[in-house]
Amino acid sequence: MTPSARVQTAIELLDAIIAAARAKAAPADRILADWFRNNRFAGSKDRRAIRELVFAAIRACGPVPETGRAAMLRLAETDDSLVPLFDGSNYGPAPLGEGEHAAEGGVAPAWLAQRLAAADIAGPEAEALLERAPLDLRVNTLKAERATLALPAEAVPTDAPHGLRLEPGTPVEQWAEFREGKIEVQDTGSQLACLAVGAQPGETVIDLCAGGGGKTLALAAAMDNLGRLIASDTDRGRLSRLAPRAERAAASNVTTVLLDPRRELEALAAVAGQADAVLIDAPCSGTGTWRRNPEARWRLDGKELERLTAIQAHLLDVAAKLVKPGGRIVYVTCSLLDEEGADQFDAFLARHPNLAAQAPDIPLGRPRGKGTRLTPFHDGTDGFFIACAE
Ligand SMILES: C[S@@+](CC[C@H](N)C(=O)[O-])C[C@H]1O[C@@H](n2cnc3c(N)ncnc32)[C@H](O)[C@@H]1O
Repeated sequence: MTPSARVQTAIELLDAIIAAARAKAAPADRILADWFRNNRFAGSKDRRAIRELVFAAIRACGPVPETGRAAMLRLAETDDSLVPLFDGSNYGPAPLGEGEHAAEGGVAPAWLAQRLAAADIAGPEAEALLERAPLDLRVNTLKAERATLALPAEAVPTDAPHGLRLEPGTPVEQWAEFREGKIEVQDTGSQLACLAVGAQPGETVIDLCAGGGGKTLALAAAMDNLGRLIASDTDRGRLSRLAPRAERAAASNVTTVLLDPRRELEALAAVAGQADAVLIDAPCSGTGTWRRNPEARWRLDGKELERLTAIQAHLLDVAAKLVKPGGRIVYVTCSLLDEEGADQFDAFLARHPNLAAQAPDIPLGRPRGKGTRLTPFHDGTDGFFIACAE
């Protein structure tokens, strides 16, 4: 494909991504994957270039752009090499029109940028939310040790006890060490959220919102497979991905439990009041993960945020019923908004005067309310709020 044709293809894909964001339909990654599958004439270099153009254009636009072309024009304002490619050539974009407008830039739609600023995420802290994320690994201590594991590419130890950092795009999924379950792809912030649980061999630990089990596997390793680890979620599809991952990682003390929304305690009745620790990796707006999902900021609205904060409050109250007296509740969101973090946790403690906050014992982050906050700018991790109560 010519460079102009790649730009035009990226514009058309952006049109599809914008429409899907408005309709809360397929995510950008899926739209790209479908297009690549159906257009085999695009070679691997074309695919890489188109993907980079699409994601750079998404990052460049704060609010949802009107069209893919307006988004690309916004990107062209910061990348001079794109301007001559609007040349009207075969398969390329039409030449620039007189007074044609580029989409609006910025970190996020205005309402959301304001909410972030209210949580002290502004200026460089806000801009760093859209940088390219590194590729972090967790060495699975059930199968390997960071100090002795040899990998095909240079990896730098991170502040997480078993963490390694690689260049973004390193094809780790093709490595034998990945297939053998010696390494997992996991952001350092996520690894530290698991560390905050302080899971010990022999304990009963509940990973209440386990999803596909990213954190469950880290907890199983911390427990050295000893004790009970319950991984629950309301999403059958996500939870079903856990078993093969656990097998690959040799995590053998995990039991999965499918929950009904609002009736979570029914399925977990057998362990109510018995857990040494409950991790709530709550569903959230994901404002801390825009480095990986920049288009998520086009999908969020006030109503969705309200829905999420209500679920978070509910799950915190569920956890309070699962934990045994003196047990630990660890609340985690990959959001930097206080309504999902510090304020949510304060409200929980006010509803449960028998519980007290404990500062999470992790090597990165800064205090935020009664918890700790990690940010891409300050900590080089995804954005997280992590708080513990006992
Ligand atoms: C942030 S994701 C979890 C990611 C996962 N812990 C990991 O590390 O891969 C939040 C999860 O909460 C789940 N969830 C939503 N509502 C829930 C509920 N009422 N009870 C339990 N899980 C719920 C979602 O299905 C989603 O998988």
